[in-house]
Amino acid sequence: MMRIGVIGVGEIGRALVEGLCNGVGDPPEVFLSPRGARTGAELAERFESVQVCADNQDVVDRSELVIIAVRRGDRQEALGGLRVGDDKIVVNVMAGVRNDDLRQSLTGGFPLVRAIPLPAVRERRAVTVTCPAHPVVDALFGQLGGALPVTDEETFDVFSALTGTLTAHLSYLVTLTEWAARNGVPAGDAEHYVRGLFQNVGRALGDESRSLQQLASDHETPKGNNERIRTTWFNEANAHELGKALDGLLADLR
Ligand SMILES: NC(=O)C1=CN([C@@H]2O[C@H](COP(=O)(O)OP(=O)(O)OC[C@H]3O[C@@H](n4cnc5c(N)ncnc54)[C@H](OP(=O)(O)O)[C@@H]3O)[C@@H](O)[C@H]2O)C=CC1
Repeated sequence: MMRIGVIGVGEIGRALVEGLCNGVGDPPEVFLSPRGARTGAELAERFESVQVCADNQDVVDRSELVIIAVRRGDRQEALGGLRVGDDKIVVNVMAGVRNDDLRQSLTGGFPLVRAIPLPAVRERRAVTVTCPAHPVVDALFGQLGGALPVTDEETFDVFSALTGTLTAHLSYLVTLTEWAARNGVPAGDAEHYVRGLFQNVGRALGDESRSLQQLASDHETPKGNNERIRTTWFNEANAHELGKALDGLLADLR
């Protein structure tokens, strides 16, 4: 097991550490940056293999693989002046920061891999897109739910855009429960029911022997209620608008 450093111990840094250590028999040694002090202290208290370092250079020096998980605007302050040996591996999880940009803040010829870990790495249930492929980094994310390496950042950006659709999906579920409440269903019952409905759909998604198209038609009776809502609400114009919103996001990511 390698020594892993995390610079930026916020929401995603914490999820990564929990995924690597929680309930793991032989967890890696993890070295945390001192900022995000409360989260760092809590993780160090919870997991014996985790410790908080004196500064960001100390994180780099003690680690074989360093994950950069600060907010994009904090990267100069967090990384400026850091010396990274060529024997280290650096993983860049900052949204919107290309590997070439990051190379300007960190000098050295070390391998640099971009990744999109999602909070479900905490439960080791997220597939993480990486760019470019690297055997050590892909094995690390393999332990956290799976790695999906891509060869170029153009493709990586398309996956990044897809991650921007999660809260729209959740807001869709909120809209459904609010509609039910407006029609006399107690709000708690509506939410409980909608959660159950879509948890079952989520489980069905795990069955990759059926295509998404196939799953959709398996859930639909010809001329039935699902077909009615799909064709009257999620019609071609609506699908086109979603595509346009994604195109706009992708253009900004590039
Ligand atoms: N949240 C998510 O689901 C995902 C986030 N990301 C990316 O990960 C990065 C972090 O996101 P997220 O965890 O949500 O953000 P948070 O704001 O939760 O965490 C950022 C952390 O960075 C710390 N920090 C700020 N400056 C420094 C510094 N100079 N040295 C060390 N640490 C510093 C902050 O400390 P302090 O609290 O003291 O300010 C904070 O703990 C972002 O670039 C984001 O794009 C990528 C994939 C998913």
